[in-house]
Amino acid sequence: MFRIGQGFDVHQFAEERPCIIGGVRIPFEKGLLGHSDADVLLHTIADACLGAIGEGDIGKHFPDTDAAFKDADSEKLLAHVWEMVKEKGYLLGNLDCTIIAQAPKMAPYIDEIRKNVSRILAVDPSQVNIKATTTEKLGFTGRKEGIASQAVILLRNNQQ
Ligand SMILES: Nc1ccn([C@@H]2O[C@H](COP(=O)(O)O)[C@@H](O)[C@H]2O)c(=O)n1
Ligand SMILES: C[C@@]1(CO)OP(=O)(O)OP(=O)(O)OC[C@H]1O
Repeated sequence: MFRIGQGFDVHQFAEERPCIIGGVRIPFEKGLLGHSDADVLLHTIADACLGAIGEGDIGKHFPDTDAAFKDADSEKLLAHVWEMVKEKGYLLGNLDCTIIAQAPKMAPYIDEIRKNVSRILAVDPSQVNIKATTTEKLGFTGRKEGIASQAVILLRNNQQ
């Protein structure tokens, strides 16, 4: 049996915050604002996983009103979600992600992010694709007010 999930997340830029995307710290003049470390890509992937297994979203499992998740390491949140996926008997088919950002330039970090996401999920990097696009200076991403991210995931049942 196959299950598909999609995720979408946005975090705004803020001064004096780290810019962590896919668990990789990106050198940039601003960082991303959030209750956690605001890793927009890992949140997107977690939401895609939760969608695929019919378990709601990241805010349901890690509320931003809970002090336990203040400055949370999003790698740990995704790892927890991935355990839920595996407990339900699913394996990764493939994961495809798009980072939507006018800046920073993501190309130099894409391989590292791909490896890092593959490590967190304990899958082969060939099962994970990470890409980036600008919005041609249009909209909030185009004005460099924040970053958006999208992901689609395909899971397959490990019994078949
Ligand atoms: N933050 C970004 C955005 C885009 N890229 C790379 O540039 C290519 C062209 O972007 P367009 O928005 O003009 O399609 C894109 O395919 C990415 O490879 C990037 O590295 N960082
Ligand atoms: C991850 C959580 C929890 O720390 O906080 P944020 O960093 O604000 O991220 P968001 O994408 O709004 O999702 C859910 C939150 O509950």
